[in-house]
Amino acid sequence: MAKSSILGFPRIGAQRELKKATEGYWSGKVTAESLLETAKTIRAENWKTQKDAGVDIIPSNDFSFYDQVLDHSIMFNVIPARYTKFDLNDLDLLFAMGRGLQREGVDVTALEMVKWFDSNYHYVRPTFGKNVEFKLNSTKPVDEYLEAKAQGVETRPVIIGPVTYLYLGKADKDNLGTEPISYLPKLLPVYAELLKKLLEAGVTDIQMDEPCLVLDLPENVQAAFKDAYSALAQSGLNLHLTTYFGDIRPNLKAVTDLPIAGIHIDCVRVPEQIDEVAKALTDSQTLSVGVVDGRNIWKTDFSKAIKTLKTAEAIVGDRLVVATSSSLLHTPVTLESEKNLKEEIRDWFSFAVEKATEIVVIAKAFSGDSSSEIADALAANAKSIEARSTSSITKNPAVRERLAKVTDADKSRKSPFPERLVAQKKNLNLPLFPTTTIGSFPQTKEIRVQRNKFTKGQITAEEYEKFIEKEIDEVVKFQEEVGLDVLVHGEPERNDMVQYFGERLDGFVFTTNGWVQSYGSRYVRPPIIVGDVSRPAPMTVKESKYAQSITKKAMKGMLTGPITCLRWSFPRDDIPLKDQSYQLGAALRDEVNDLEAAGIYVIQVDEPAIREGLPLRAGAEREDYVKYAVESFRLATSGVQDSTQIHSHFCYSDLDPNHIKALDADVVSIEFSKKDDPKYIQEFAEYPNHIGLGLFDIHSPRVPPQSEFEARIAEILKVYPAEKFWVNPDCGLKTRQWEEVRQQLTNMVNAAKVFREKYSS
Ligand code: MET
Ligand SMILES: [Zn+2]
Repeated sequence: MAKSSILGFPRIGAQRELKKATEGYWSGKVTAESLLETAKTIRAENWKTQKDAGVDIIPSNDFSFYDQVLDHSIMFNVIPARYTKFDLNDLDLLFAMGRGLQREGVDVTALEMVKWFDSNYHYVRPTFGKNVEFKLNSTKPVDEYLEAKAQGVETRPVIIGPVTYLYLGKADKDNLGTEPISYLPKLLPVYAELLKKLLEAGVTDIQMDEPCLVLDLPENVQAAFKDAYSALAQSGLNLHLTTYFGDIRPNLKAVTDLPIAGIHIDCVRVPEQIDEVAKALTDSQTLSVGVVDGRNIWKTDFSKAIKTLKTAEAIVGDRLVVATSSSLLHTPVTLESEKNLKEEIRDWFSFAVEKATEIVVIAKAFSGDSSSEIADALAANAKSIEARSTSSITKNPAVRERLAKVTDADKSRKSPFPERLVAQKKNLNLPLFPTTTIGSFPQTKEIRVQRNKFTKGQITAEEYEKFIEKEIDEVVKFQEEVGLDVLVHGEPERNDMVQYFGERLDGFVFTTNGWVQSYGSRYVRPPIIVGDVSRPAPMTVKESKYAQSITKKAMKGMLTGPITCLRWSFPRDDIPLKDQSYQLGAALRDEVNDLEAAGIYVIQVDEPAIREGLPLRAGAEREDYVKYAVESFRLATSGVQDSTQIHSHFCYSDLDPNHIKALDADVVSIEFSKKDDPKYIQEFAEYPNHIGLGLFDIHSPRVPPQSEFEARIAEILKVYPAEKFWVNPDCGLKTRQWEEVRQQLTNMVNAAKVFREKYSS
């Protein structure tokens, strides 16, 4: 009988209990004791759910108060000295490293936080200071193993493998030039100590997460696997090397013939890797085949999963484990609380709790269980999969027809940039060093209160609209006072930059409780794309048009781009991402054209997620992504006249200037205030169109003095031509306070004026 295995379970609690407890602790309303108790309850609940479902291999040490990578750093004493000097208790140390801490006598910033592979989860980057001294600081995996055992649940502890741990880290400021992987010999004895403790506690098997195997790895990192696992195998424990989110074939050599018990691969993402990986195993190693998607919310197609398993079985025989593709951390907890979804659609979904049952049914069915219970489950699954594939909700013939007719000309502006620029200058009449913002202005409590009232039906649509107009009035007046050149309406009507559009497009649905951890206590509730996407009616024209009607200055229309809408939602798995991206591009094209028709001649299409969508490895898949990401953007923005100016905006990550160039936007703004690598500035200096390099950090309440803005502009101007220079912040201002924004923007605008003067005389 093939065993069923789950690689990790969401830890936020079915009702976001962890968020409430953690944030309560931060604000002093919840005691440490009560926070620990909440955590314990969540863990117990998770183990029970999986055990009751009949899962054979249940994980432990998948819980974290903030981030599992951060826990690991603390456990092995990878704690930069700036955090240890305050003598903080365990919880406070953890949170100080994760999110910074400012209170009497203590002022430390957080460690860097980065995206976990290509997911929307963020981890706290291991940061190795000059004096790092590895030692076993805590026994969290042992404690949680024993905790489960006391509850009658035998678990398999999840531990981040040494190679991935080091490879994902970086050297601290005082230690630049050190490659973290060089710490391997010093780190391994501490792993050995931990494994020994686990063995003593009764553990037999460990899940060793080594997802870095799906990346393009340098030679020395590949070579590290042999050293690492030869040493760790001495522990006497069965080590299960676990990978996810991609293809390990290019690194297969590195893990062949290691003294490990087995390998896990993600066969939802890359089923094609089964053959090669299975053949590379020794006669005693198991193959754990991930067939239940840990990254999306669709019900697993049982018959397809079983077929995949059969392919593996043909090579490895009964040395096969049936698993989730990755940890279920990336899916919401349970469908149980979704009362508002249409029953027909709800039947297509499966969240973590439901996936636990799926994995068991698949393992049993695959192993030939012919009980009526399993037969019924298979039949119900087949029916649901069939219903979705034939449902009219998923298909819109008009959308498909339209996309089939898209030509290259539709993805290309009428004239090249230099000609457009002439037309735009005439149309917009902007000064040198034009100033603008990225879209949102402070989302005040008042805005949230009114939005809530409106959603709950406590105020009418007219009342809400009046309120939004009043907000727009204030934002416009404010920008005129400050002296900005291209104004925005401030986005007061938007709860979230993707959800707002999802709610206005056909093809999306929303959950009421489908929260997924993004980082720390920040959870997101991604919209779900269930069908072909189209735009039944204008989405933003009313607000933009109103805003333009009350000012003589240019008003910038503000949209979220196709890739960002796609990446920050749960996408469909029944048609390629590429098709969904083009559908979004086409829907947005209608909006862009309608904005132009309504007299909006500057239109910004934000694509902050464009970088994170980049496939993890270089090669054909990545090239294909770049192509459709670029083309979808161009499809959205190429319907306008030369004289209409298209802006785009990017933040969050290092961009490849070549990808940005291919979008052919007239003006792009990028997050830039924290970048000080002259090479990076240089790369963007070669960007042919106009560009606004973000001049202040919108995450900080700090107000840079005018002189600082001037110094920064002067520095950029050393390599950057004045006639291409836009002046703007890093990103939207929605998380800031009004008073901060007033001072920040005033200083920014005044600095721009200084240069305008200089360059026009
Ligand atoms: C994460 S990018 C945000 C862009 C959006 N227009 C805003 O200003 O909030
Ligand atoms: Zn941004």
